[in-house]
Amino acid sequence: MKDLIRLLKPYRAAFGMALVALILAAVFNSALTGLITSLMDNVLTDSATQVQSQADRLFGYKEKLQGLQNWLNEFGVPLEAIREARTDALINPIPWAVMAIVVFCCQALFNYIGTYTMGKVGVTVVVDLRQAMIDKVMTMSMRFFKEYSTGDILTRINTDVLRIQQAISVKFGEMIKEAANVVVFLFLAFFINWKLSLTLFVLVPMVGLPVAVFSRKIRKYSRKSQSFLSALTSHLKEVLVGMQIVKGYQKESFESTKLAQTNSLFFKYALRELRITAVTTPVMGLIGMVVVVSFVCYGSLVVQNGTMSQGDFLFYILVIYQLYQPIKRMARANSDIQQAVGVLPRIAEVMEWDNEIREPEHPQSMPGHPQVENLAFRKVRFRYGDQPDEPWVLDGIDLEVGHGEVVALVGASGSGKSTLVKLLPRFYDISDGALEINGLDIRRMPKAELRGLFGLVSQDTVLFDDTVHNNIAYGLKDASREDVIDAAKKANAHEFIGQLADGYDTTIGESGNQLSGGQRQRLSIARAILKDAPVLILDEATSALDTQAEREVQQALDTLMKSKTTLVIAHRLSTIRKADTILVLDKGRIVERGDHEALMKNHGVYRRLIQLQEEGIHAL
Ligand SMILES: Nc1ncnc2c1ncn2[C@@H]1O[C@H](COP(=O)(O)OP(=O)(O)OP(=O)(O)O)[C@@H](O)[C@H]1O
Repeated sequence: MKDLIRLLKPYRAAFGMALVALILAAVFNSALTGLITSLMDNVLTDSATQVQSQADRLFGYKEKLQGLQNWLNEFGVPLEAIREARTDALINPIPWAVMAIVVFCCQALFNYIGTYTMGKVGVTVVVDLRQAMIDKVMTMSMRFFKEYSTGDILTRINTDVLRIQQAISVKFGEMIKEAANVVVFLFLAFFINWKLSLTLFVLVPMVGLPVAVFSRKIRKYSRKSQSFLSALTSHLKEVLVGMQIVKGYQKESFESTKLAQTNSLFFKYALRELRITAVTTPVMGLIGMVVVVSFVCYGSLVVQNGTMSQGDFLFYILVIYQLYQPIKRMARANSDIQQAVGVLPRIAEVMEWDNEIREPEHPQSMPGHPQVENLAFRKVRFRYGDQPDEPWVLDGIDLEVGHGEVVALVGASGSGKSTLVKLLPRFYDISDGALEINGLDIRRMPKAELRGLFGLVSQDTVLFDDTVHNNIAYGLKDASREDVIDAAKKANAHEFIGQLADGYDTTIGESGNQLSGGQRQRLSIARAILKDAPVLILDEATSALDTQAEREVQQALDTLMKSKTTLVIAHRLSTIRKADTILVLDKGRIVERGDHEALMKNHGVYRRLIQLQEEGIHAL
């Protein structure tokens, strides 16, 4: 609860205003109830009965008001004369009507101000919280995305945050309104009989006990159901993205069954949550009933010994009942608030995640920026986890790459090629050794400057559901249409873009699914050409394109690599042959290095890999 209230801190002025408005609305609401009860006595009656009933009420509380009457008599106020004089007067309903309208308008106005302001605070908290989560997720290291699935992250940012909005916008307001009602009726109860009301105070904590137990359970089940919802979203997203494979392998019912299992686990915990929520109200009702029944027994005693009149006691019971209604509503609102409190740890987990790829405390600009003269791995070791018994994925990598050099990385699957290039833009930090550019350790450079040095072309082309222009100019705000067209021409993409319905303004669908594989690759190459970064990291696609598409992509890549320092994870013999240096990786170590001719003479791993490839077996 404290955490939920902490979220409101920046909006305390608006929240305070909403609270005051809601309390005033509750006060006017009870005044309205009072006015309606006085309708019978003061409006829908004749003058004599009205005065009689007023007088009865006034003089009825003899003990309480005796002092006031004496005091008024002493000052010569003719109470009895007033009583007589008004007996013949006609009833004028206008003052009551005006009063009723004024009170109602005040109640409605404060209700509007309170509800709207509280709702606005809720929406603002949620929008800010969601944005803070999005901003945080954007800065997360790749380790975070390995640990949390996409669906889980999406559920936390969307569904979990929505529960908080509901709690703040609606339920907090309800709580406050009902609390104000409780205060008003408590005051009345004390006014009528303070001794009896004190007894009530002893009994009220009895109500709090089950509320605390239920709250804990609701929080627990709410957390569980949300985590299964996350798993469901995550799995569903995978299935939707991979629908072609699911259909191709006829796995629709298999996936449906798997999804149904998670769905039923969600159902199980959502149902438990619902059961506890549903049981809260009757249990509270029962406790309320026990309280009322105890009062009746006690009342029987006080009426018999003459401490209270029957009428007073009945009125008191009514007040207590009125007191119990808002408490019941508060219990219901509390259930919803507890559900929101239940998801808070899931949000906190994201917000408090420690990003291990840190910005240096005293960043240093790279000497000679943006020219990359030298890129060096010095005894680099790396593993994904930090357990001491985990094997090294890269072990003792020593490598120097000069300006304009092309280095091809080859090796069996899982030998560490992709991992090696991921260390350069600090997607992961090395575990041991040093990684330098122009002699400066990359961990001392500002992250933005470091990442600006690399152009990435990966084998799974990453495109967004946006226009061709925006996909090529991704991240470059100032790129003009001419620049984009120029890059597209160099990437052999201009021609096919011209044939699209809206040319460069065509939206290409989620992940560019309205384009062919070769077209997607050429768009991502155009993007890298436009970025014009000094170092190129290329992950050559293993999937076969037809000869024409392959030739077009290859031409685009050649243009891209011109006069650039390039590290390429190479699968095509043509690329490997052109490389200045070929590094052969095996189980995280560089086992051979040199150019094609030299390595072929070696009769080692490289020669074997090439022979396997020539035999048509995919080995690189
Ligand atoms: N995010 C990760 N978390 C944990 N281990 C990983 C992760 N990514 C890769 N690995 C492991 O690190 C090792 C090297 O993987 P890497 O992707 O660098 O190999 P690769 O040579 O690029 O393989 P391929 O040619 O098949 O892409 C593998 O054993 C792999 O299981």
